Amino acid sequence: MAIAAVGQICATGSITANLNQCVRLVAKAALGGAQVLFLPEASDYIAVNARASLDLAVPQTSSPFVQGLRAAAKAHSIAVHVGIHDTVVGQEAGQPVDKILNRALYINADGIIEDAATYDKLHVFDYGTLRESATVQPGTRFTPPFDSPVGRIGSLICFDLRFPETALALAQPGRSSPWATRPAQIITYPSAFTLRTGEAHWETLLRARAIETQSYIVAAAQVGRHNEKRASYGRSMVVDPWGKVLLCLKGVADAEGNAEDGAVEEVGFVDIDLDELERVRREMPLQRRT
Ligand SMILES: O=C(O)CNC(=O)[C@H](CS)NC(=O)CCC(=O)C(=O)O
Repeated sequence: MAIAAVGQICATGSITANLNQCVRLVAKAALGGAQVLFLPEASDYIAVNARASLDLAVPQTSSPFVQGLRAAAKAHSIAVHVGIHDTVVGQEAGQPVDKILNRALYINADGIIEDAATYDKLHVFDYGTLRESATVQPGTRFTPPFDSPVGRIGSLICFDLRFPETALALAQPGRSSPWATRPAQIITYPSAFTLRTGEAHWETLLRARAIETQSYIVAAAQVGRHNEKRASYGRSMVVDPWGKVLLCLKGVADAEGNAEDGAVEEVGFVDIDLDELERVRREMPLQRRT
């Protein structure tokens, strides 16, 4: 058994304030004995509009948010999985950024970014007033499942949750998959779900992905009011390979998006039991025939 931690925050346009929230959660997660902390999508910032989101973006290699989180991971000797933004390369120096990547990073307990574990969100979310396609260039490939102290992780992000074939490709790969013998044991969905879609779909989708992939689903989410235009549903969740909800953090309490009990920064802990996962997969084999 190994302990994983899930951190929930409310990011704003202040990268420093967001980093401070995350660093406090790193310390708490380590103190609680976790070996990996999972943080939400867009932990570096959530901006008020598309222009502001592009203006806040910096290259990953020079991001103070990423540097700060790496230092915290190293200081507390805990791995951190986190959602950030990166700028799209190939632009002339001095030009404004015109596209960004919605990225998940894995920082190991030495504070090193494992490049082979970096994932760029494949599906961008256009719904209502949210037009992610205006700023985010979709990723183009899966990131093969990678090892961590709590199990092999398959990274997806938020809206990817609605595309079950992506989770299946990582956790129940067919025989011709490059990772056929190294399937994901944990699928992670760092998220910032809307209030409306969260209420209707969040738990059901997460539990469905757990049941059909026979995997742990770890979904660290943003919660509460980010700015006057935007709030997130919260209820960061961990589901076990049998579909049982092991952990659910606080959520929003009203239609304005205020967090329950004013809680906007929270960490929860779960035991990841890979023997249990192997038992579920052994007892009900879901070999793919198509
Ligand atoms: O804007 C940023 O910087 C970070 N990105 C997000 O918050 C993204 C795109 S707007 N949110 C989602 O994908 C929510 C999906 C969702 O709510 C659903 O599928 O129902």
